[in-house]
Amino acid sequence: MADPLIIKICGIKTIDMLDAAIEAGADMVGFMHFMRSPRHVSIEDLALLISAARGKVQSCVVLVNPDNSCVAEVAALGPDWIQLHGPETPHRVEAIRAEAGVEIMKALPIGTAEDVAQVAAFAKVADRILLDAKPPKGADRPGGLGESFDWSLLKALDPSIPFMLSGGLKPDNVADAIRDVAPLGVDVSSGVERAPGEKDKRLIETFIRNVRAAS
Ligand SMILES: O=C(O)c1ccccc1NCC(=O)[C@H](O)[C@H](O)COP(=O)(O)O
Repeated sequence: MADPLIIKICGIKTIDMLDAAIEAGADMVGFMHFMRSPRHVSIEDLALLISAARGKVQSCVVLVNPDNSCVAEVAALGPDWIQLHGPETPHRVEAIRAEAGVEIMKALPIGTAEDVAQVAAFAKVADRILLDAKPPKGADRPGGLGESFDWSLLKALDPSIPFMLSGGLKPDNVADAIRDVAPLGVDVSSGVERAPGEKDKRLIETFIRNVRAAS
């Protein structure tokens, strides 16, 4: 039997929602550390959330083009993963991975065939790849926008590269995504919120139930 899909609930800000995601059966949770995000959490709150997650669910801190001091400060909190969600190059991903000493997930924006062609270079240096929608021009952040992308572009991806899928996933479309794309896992933020940054326990439960039913 195939391994169960990895489910990541991203943009958790509170212990209550962390507990709700764990109870509903999430495998990973994401904590944003990026000031322009409606899901931003401070270093102090990151410390509390990471320690509450330890041993119960994999924790992942999402950073956007971090400098070395930010990487060191976050890595010292002991998350399982750091997700790089900015314009980091393969060389920079490799350097951060060496510096942080935690697993690195590299998020890549997909909007064209050229974007798909870039994935292989990152797969060599990151522990995991997350494919997300390319933000529209002028967007104030590179992720968490609730927009999906044309999944058929992924037909051109080397099938030996495992990846997680994100971008506009929600309870109603996640089964189609799993069927069409066959990802290693799925990641959701806006699709389990009642307003930007406000997670909804029921939507988290429904999302996870629908993933499990489809896989
Ligand atoms: O969530 C944010 O606000 C965010 C801001 C800047 C960089 C990344 C961000 N989110 C990272 C994620 O992993 C999201 O889950 C992913 O982009 C999918 O988001 P959504 O389309 O809202 O489900």
